[in-house]
Formats: sequence, C-alpha cells, structure tokens
Amino acid sequence: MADKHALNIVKMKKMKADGVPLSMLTAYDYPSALLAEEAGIDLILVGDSLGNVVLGYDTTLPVTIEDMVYHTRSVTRGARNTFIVADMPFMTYHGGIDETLRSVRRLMQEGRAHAVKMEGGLEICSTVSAVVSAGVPVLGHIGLTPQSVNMIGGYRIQGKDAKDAQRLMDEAKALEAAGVFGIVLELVTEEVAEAISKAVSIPTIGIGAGRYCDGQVLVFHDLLRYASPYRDKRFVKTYADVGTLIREGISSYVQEVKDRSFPAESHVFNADEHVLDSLYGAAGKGEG
Ligand SMILES: Nc1nc(=O)c2c([nH]1)NC[C@@H]1CN(c3ccc(C(=O)N[C@@H](CCC(=O)O)C(=O)O)cc3)CN21
Ligand SMILES: CC(C)C(=O)C(=O)O
Ligand SMILES: [Mg+2]
Repeated sequence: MADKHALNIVKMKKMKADGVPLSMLTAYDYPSALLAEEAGIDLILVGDSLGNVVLGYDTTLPVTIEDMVYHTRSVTRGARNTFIVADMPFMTYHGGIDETLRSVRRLMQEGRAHAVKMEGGLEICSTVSAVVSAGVPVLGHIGLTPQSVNMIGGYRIQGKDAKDAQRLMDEAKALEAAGVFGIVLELVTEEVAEAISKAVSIPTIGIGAGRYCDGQVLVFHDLLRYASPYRDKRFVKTYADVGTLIREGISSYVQEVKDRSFPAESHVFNADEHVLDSLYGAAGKGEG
C-alpha cells in the first residue's frame, strides 16, 4: 500500500465521479487474498461473514475481535498492494468510544487493515465521526445488517416501501455527513440503491442491491461455490465451481490410495544400489 499506484479513499471518490465501478471481494486468509490481488480486485473486505463461510456458524454474531485480527493479519500478508477493509465484529463498537477505538486500533495495528467497516445508521454516526477523527477511514453498511438479524427478524430485503426507502436515504446522508468514505448497501431494492447512489458523493458498494451502485461486493466462497451456504441466493453469481474441483480432486486421491495407484513410481525416492544388502543381510533382497 505504500505503492503510489495503490487505491486510496481519495481515488475511490474520483472513480465514482468518473463512473468507474469499484470491485470488492471478501477474503479471509493468505491464499484467498493473494489470488484476489493477482486477479486485480480493487478492494478486499475481511468480512465477519468469515463466521459463516470459514468458521461454520449460522450467523456473524459469534465472531470475535480476536477472530477478525487473526484473519485480517493473514489477508494483509497475502495482498500487500490492495486496499483492505476489516469488519468491526458484533458488539465491538457500541460500548463507548474508548472500547471502540481499542477494537479499531487492533484491526489497524495488529491486523494492518487500511480501514474498518461498521453496520448501522443514525445510531452509529457519532462513533463514525470519532473513529474518522482518529485518522481511520470508515466504510458504512446499511440495508440488511446481519449483526442485527435478531432485531430485523431474518435476512430480508430492505427498502421495499416508501417509509423504509426514506429511512435508508436518511441513513446514507447522515453517514456521509459523519465522514464515511463509502457505504455498503446490502439487500436493498435496486430503485432505492440507485437513488442513494445519486444522492451521495461517496461510492456506494452493493451486494444484492442492483445494477446502479458505484461498486459491487461479493463473498469469496459464494462466487466460487466454495462450500458456501449462500451459493444459490438470487444476488450471487457463480463465476467458478471451486467446490466441485476440490471435492473431485480429493475423491480421486482417496480412490488412488485405496487401489494403490498413488504413489506411482514417479513419486518415490530410491536409495543407493547396495542399501538392500545392509537392510536384508548379505543373503540379499526379499529374504526374511
Ligand atoms: N456466505 C455469505 N454470503 C453473504 O452474502 C453473507 C454471509 N455469508 N453472511 C452474512 C450476510 C448474510 N447475508 C444474507 C443471508 C441471507 C440472505 C437471504 O436469504 N436472502 C433471500 C432474500 C430474502 C427476501 O426476499 O427478503 C434470497 O433469496 O436471496 C441474503 C443475505 C449476506 N451476508
Ligand atoms: C457481505 C459483506 C458486505 C460483509 O459485510 C461481510 O462479508 O461480512
Ligand atoms: Mg460483514
């Protein structure tokens, strides 16, 4: 990121103004980050969705700051020239500004992220301002906010009726005023996401939020069908079927071990010619 060609929040705003879409993908470890960077992704999100796709939880609520620091550090080692955003996990930015800043410090200094993301609207605006004042870029996240799934009552589309649409618009404008550098719109109707994208000067990054956001974000395991519980959701597109490749590869390995076709002669290492004499005695190979 010291690289002068790397993306930063000033360039992101310029890209929006120029109509250049931002591509964002989640990554959770060294190999996924390395491959995402090699593929040319603009931004990496170390999402707390790692709770679902890496740790096997049903929701993102059990994910801890320790989990996020550990995974963020492995991602930043894998993608050294990509702008990396780390999710603030559940309940780490609601206990007052001291506790919030401690969590932010860990993601930035131990995880080496370049920015953090927080779910929420008006209720987090003062927190956003305090973190931005500390010199840390904040990405907002409204619409479906999975950390509030127990308040929302499920993973439901947001912004269907006029009242909900206005609430989302108010939240987006308040977050922009609070200083976020961009806003993730998750599972928001296309019409509302388009109106919000036009109303703010910072980039919107959509997931299940239609075609008119300033950027798009997807979960690594979803778009690659990599054992993802969400792979068949409407907002996901399969770009490669890594899950099938891995399963078939492992299954062939199991079969070849069982029928002794692996390892083959080409995979083995042979000793010097006379080593058998000492192992089996002067009588030679095969006896005893
Ligand atoms: N692997 C993964 N991908 C994600 O996109 C993701 C996570 N995990 N974990 C955190 C949240 C949870 N997300 C979800 C979870 C469920 C739906 C879902 O069931 N959507 C319905 C639409 C519901 C409606 O019509 O209101 C769908 O069919 O797409 C969507 C997003 C998105 N996030
Ligand atoms: C789905 C994206 C926006 C996210 O917050 C995550 O991956 O945790
Ligand atoms: Mg998240």
